[in-house]
Amino acid sequence: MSIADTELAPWTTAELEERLRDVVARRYHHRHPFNLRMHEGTLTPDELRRWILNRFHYQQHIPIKDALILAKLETSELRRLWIHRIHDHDGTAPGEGGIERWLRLGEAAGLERGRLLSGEEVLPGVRLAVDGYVNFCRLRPPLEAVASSLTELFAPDLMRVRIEAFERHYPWVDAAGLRYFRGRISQGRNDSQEAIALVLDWARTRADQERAVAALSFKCDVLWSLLDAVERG
Ligand SMILES: O=C(O)c1cc(C(=O)O)c2c(n1)C(=O)C(=O)c1cc(C(=O)O)[nH]c1-2
Repeated sequence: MSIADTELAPWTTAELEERLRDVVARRYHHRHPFNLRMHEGTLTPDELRRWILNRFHYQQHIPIKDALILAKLETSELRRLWIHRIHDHDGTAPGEGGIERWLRLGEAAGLERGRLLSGEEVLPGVRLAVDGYVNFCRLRPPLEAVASSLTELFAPDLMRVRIEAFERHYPWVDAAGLRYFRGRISQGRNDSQEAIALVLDWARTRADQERAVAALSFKCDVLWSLLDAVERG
């Protein structure tokens, strides 16, 4: 029987939220061995730079996937709600926004911005993981595309741990470079609150609720695969 055929009673809103949070708690990349090593302080400078360079590929594609989601939203109210994500990453003027801040993180770690912008050194597995996420948001309905962003439920906590880890273990990274992570604490909290409200509102049947949980699982796989590729180098 496919998910679409299930006629089980829907979960309550509280049950659905618990299931979504449980997926992230169990499968988010905060548990990946490479992330654990980053936070313990055992990455070499080359490994940390490899992560920054490859994660830039993910960062660059976030506003592209958000534009694909925006194009599926059918009311002004919803598009107004979503559009700030593109501004958060691209800024509203040159020299602003999350992508620029990530480039500065790279510079703070000794990576010239041209190396990040060229994309030449991006690992094949990272390209595949990021393509997988962008195409998922391109092809799936709004419920699943929005649910896949819910890994951000955990991102603010992760950012706090990461900032502390960088300050303690990687003092050779100029502190100004950490501005990206600081900004994501409130952005991630705001994004995930907006997105979970939509998912809880839209997913009324059990089949839709299961699709939302599966979308979030898929996104955890994307982030996990990205770190697998970076770890292998
Ligand atoms: O560094 C991280 O661990 C991390 C994770 C995630 C995430 O959970 O997808 C995002 C970000 N950072 C991030 O900076 C970001 O802008 C972002 C946007 C999204 C999304 O799916 O819409 N996730 C994330």
